[in-house]
Amino acid sequence: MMMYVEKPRVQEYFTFSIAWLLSFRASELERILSKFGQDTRKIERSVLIGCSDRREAWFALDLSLGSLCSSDSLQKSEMETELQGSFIQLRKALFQLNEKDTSLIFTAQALLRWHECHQFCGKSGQPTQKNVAGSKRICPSSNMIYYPQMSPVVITLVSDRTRCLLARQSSFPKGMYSALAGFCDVGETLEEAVRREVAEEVGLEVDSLQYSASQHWPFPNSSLMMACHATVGPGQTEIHVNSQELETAGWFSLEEVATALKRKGPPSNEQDGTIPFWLPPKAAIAHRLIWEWVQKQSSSSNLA
Ligand SMILES: NC(=O)C1=CN([C@@H]2O[C@H](COP(=O)(O)OP(=O)(O)OC[C@H]3O[C@@H](n4cnc5c(N)ncnc54)[C@H](O)[C@@H]3O)[C@@H](O)[C@H]2O)C=CC1
Ligand SMILES: [Mg+2]
Repeated sequence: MMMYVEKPRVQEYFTFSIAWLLSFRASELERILSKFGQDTRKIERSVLIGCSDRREAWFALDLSLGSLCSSDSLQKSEMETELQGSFIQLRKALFQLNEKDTSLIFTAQALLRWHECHQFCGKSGQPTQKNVAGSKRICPSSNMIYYPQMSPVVITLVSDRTRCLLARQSSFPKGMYSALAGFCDVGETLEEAVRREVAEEVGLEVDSLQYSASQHWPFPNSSLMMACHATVGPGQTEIHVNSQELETAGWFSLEEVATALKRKGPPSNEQDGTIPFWLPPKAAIAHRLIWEWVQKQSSSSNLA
């Protein structure tokens, strides 16, 4: 994936799992595509992801250089030399990117992935065509119009008023804990989805809930994450972890969570080989929920 602009400006280049930030313009992109044996008409597949304060349009392009990551490591290193940058995994890049670049990359990742997976009309089976901006695909045969999709997801930080509940999925990086998340079912409200997900994943009944904020999240596909704080009733704190969904879950004190928030990214192993628990990067809305909880608990314990 590559992002380019009409005038020199920061640009992004990454495959689905790899990120590379660099600067160059469209004509330079054509030269690079040619140099690496790619069809320059590929530029037409780019999608509009935003614009600068000076109203320069920013586009993202999928170079389909997946092979660069595995079999053709020589070409990958040549590309790194040519562009004077280096590849890193997109999820790892979240620890380094600022808010604005994160938002651009998330939009690019989600839009390009959606176009890649919607090449054909579900009604006629014929190829669909992208509009110039990449905001939709049209089937000339059936006249169906397809718009990029987002799945609604709820993410909830449950508290018993003194501790908060954090959980791990087996797919998470080692030692990382987060809030409970889950896709909304068709027909559900946000509130119903929160109550169902909390009950399904840890067997707790939500007493009250409060909306916090939302975020677009491009992994594995486009989701609209809606973040809430929830509390459970007094004495209703016994957790029953659904082992099909979670590896583990537990209650954590303010002190433990505040210490973990200070860790920037995966910490190194303790002397006994264990990894101290750590939390998602700032770019993830889970981080914001946890930070908000720490602020609220700290101010109420200062008042007490
Ligand atoms: N930005 C953030 O701070 C965080 C984001 N997340 C994201 O939240 C999302 C949901 O969390 P999970 O616990 O995995 O969800 P989940 O608890 O609903 O379980 C995932 C399962 O739901 C099913 N499912 C139902 N509808 C689906 C849909 N539209 N797309 C994909 N699977 C669907 C699939 O069987 C899937 O395996 C994930 O994509 C994850 O990346 C999770 C934690 C933190
Ligand atoms: Mg879940």
